[in-house]
Amino acid sequence: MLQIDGIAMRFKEKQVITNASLTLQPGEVAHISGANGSGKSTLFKIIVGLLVPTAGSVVKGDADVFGALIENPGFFEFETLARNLKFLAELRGTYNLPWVKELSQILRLDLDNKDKMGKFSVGMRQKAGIIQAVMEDQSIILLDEPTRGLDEPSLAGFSDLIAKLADQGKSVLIASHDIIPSVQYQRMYLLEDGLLVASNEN
Ligand SMILES: Nc1ncnc2c1ncn2[C@@H]1O[C@H](COP(=O)(O)OP(=O)(O)OP(=O)(O)O)[C@@H](O)[C@H]1O
Repeated sequence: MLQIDGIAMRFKEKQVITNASLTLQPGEVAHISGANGSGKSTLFKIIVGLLVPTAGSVVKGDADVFGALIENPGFFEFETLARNLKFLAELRGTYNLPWVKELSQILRLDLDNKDKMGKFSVGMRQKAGIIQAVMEDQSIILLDEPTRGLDEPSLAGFSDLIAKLADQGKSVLIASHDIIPSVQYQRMYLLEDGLLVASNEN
């Protein structure tokens, strides 16, 4: 469960977010749309604790763990995909190879690719970023522009993955300019002029 209440954020004299509140239950998938610079990434950074808001609160369940893809995910550029994912998950002792293999198949990313990640395309990196956000059984998943650079078959895989995560009881929050077709959202929000408002575009 995720509950954010009355979030406001100001950078010096620039008020980016005035009031953002939302609640996300287990198994719920929500979407936040908003123009470039409307504050979507800022809100995600506040939710995961990378930024401290000017006002408001973020509450999650004690057992909840965040998984996030925000802006450009960091990887060891001179290592392969498989070694990067293994290293990241082993930091917390959560490496689950069968699940990582399944995720790679769903998103059409070759886990056996011997290239260093520095050579990966935008879409390939994005897929790797999605995998790291969900591979450790994280219960609250935040994906910022997750489909950037994904081709059509991979987009279909992405929506299958979101449905699977929801079935597993994960809470998923996706931010993007456009609504990603074929993903089933329970809640839709628009971040505009600093306010997060429920929208009914779906
Ligand atoms: N650390 C920071 N210091 C000052 N201003 C910032 C900082 N981070 C973000 N901003 C400003 O906050 C506003 C919102 O940025 P943010 O990246 O959250 O928007 P966004 O909705 O994610 O945009 P996009 O769709 O282009 O990714 C922008 O005007 C940005 O310049």
